[in-house]
Amino acid sequence: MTISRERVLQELAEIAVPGGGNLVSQDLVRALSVESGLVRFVIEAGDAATARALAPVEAEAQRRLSALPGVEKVQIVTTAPAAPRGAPPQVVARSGGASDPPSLKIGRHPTPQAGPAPVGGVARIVAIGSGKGGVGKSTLTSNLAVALARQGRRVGLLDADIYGPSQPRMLGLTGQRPTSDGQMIEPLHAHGVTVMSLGLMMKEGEAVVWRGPMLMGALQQMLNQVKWGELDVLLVDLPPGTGDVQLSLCQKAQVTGAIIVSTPQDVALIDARRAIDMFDKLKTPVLGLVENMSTYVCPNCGHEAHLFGHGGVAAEAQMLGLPFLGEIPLSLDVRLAGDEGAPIASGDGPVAQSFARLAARLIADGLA
Ligand SMILES: Nc1ncnc2c1ncn2[C@@H]1O[C@H](COP(=O)(O)OP(=O)(O)OP(=O)(O)O)[C@@H](O)[C@H]1O
Repeated sequence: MTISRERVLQELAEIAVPGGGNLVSQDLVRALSVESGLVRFVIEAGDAATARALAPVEAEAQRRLSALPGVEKVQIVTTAPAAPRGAPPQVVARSGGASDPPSLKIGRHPTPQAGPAPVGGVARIVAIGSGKGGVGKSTLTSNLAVALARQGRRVGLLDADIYGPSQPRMLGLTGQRPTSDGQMIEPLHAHGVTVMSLGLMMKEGEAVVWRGPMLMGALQQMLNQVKWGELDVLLVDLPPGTGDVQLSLCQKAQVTGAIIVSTPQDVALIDARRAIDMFDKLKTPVLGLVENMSTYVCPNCGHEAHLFGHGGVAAEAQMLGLPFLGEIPLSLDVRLAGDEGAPIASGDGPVAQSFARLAARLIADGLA
């Protein structure tokens, strides 16, 4: 027997909270997820003191839900935003190790919206996806952004990879925080690119409990409450796979299309096919495929090797009738540059040229 979401909410509505009402009537439950006996949610308090006062409520919810038939495990996290609700706008230092997220309350319920909407000032939104993790999607996004900026395009990069936000590190923004006046977020800037990362708005460890509506609300805020300015293209670095973020983005924003990154191995390609299917279902055009970690050129002897095979992505693109947009070689320098926060595309070597070619192709195709 499995438990339903409605039954969980019914139980939570029985639990009184200090000050009157119950967990549900006071709208304290966020990101409720009920999946095969595992119940997870966040109790979101207005401030830290209220969160502490809610400890017995959390314990009672834990006890009551655990006792319900069909519930195997209950995970509850009680959180409070950085600033109390209704507090005057608070500006967080732009840099210098500020560790708290900006004061804008993020992860609210989504605002009703008729359908996918454009983002003011942003001409195109291009999602960068992959079926499988670790194929170099974030590396490609940061380098492509830099390559496009070097070719005179006005580029934004939204890091929506909530489970492993890596753009701040790859772009040399570690330790910096965006600022907020409580209404709008001032994004960061690096290598000619306007940058915002969902990860920078969250407290550590928060992403794991985020689900459906909460993610959708947060993504909506990233699109509409960030001062992106006038952009030719906004690149969105998606988490790997086919989940809530992909769904939310395509439902809420008018996405021009998606680029799928894959390595040439069969397993990566199978996952890439799944990602393509998902975008098809969401009616988001797939703009083409890119092969990453294609060829390895030995820095000592110049010998070319194909560690993960070669040409698999081009063949797959042809089979699916999709454009093959380009290939990026496997090179230790790509990783080192990413780790140092100076994307390789900001230099002049052969890999930078691969990214420049990819950027030029997108511009020529009217996609950036
Ligand atoms: N062309 C390349 N040559 C060498 N190393 C690369 C290349 N592309 C990516 N990498 C390295 O591979 C690792 C994974 O890359 P990256 O984080 O971009 O992948 P991802 O697909 O975004 O992963 P995740 O699933 O974590 O989102 C990183 O250490 C990165 O530096």
